[in-house]
Amino acid sequence: MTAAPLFQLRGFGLRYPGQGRPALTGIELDLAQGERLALIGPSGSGKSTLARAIAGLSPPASTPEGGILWPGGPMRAGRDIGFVFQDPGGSLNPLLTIGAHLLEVLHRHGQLSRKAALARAEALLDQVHLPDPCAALQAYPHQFSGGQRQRIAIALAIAAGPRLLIADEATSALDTLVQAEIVALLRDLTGAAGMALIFVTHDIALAAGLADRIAVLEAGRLVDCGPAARVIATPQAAQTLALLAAHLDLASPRLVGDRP
Ligand SMILES: Nc1ncnc2c1ncn2[C@@H]1O[C@H](COP(=O)(O)OP(=O)(O)OP(=O)(O)O)[C@@H](O)[C@H]1O
Repeated sequence: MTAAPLFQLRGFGLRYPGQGRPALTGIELDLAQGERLALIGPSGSGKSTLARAIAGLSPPASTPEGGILWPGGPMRAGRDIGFVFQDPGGSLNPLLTIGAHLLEVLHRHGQLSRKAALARAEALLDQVHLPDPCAALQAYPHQFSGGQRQRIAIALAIAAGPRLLIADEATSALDTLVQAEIVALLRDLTGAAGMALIFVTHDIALAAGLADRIAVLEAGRLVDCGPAARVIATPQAAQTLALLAAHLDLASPRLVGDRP
């Protein structure tokens, strides 16, 4: 890893109140600036718990262990860390236009004039390849498809110029084709742009097509972690093998090719 670390998890654990065993135990994980990391594992393995903990969004009653170090200074969710969830509806208010959503975020995090903020909002919709960004500013969430709503949610998540984007099952509710388009968009927006990505998924093939590194969770522990090609070619944990076996068509062409 050449770029400076964005964060370093050291012996990190987390216990939810009233739970017998911790949801996460002894996690050692670094993320470099601009790096794309896929966090994979079966349901309940702790992927969302870890993603939220990194963003500082764990429930207040939960008990963390160990630490998260931020060598470049602390990062705040919403400004330095953008979040995209499975259901884009959750981050969109049906009563507000897309423009109002974007202006709210831009005003919260910057000092732009209304005119400059509108121009920036339109540029953000263009960046996520939403058709007719100017008209979209006046439209409401229900006027868009699921995939388009997810593009809008991504525009909102990157509006403040975060250094880390966390996509938690952000493509799981979409059909395969739209899923591949959103993955391609996430890849274009991150990496070279200097924005790191944590992509949470059940799908090892999607992870392999997008991420520089793959981290595999099982029952709250990190059981395999390394460059995507290594994790796929020489899995070091039974859980990685199980995830590979669940995706039999990995030998077929990559779900996401090298699109422009
Ligand atoms: N707010 C919460 N309070 C109590 N327990 C929780 C809470 N959120 C998650 N858990 C528990 O923590 C464990 C890890 O859950 P988590 O949602 O992080 O897993 P996941 O790998 O993201 O699963 P999925 O793929 O199904 O979303 C599970 O046993 C879950 O029941």
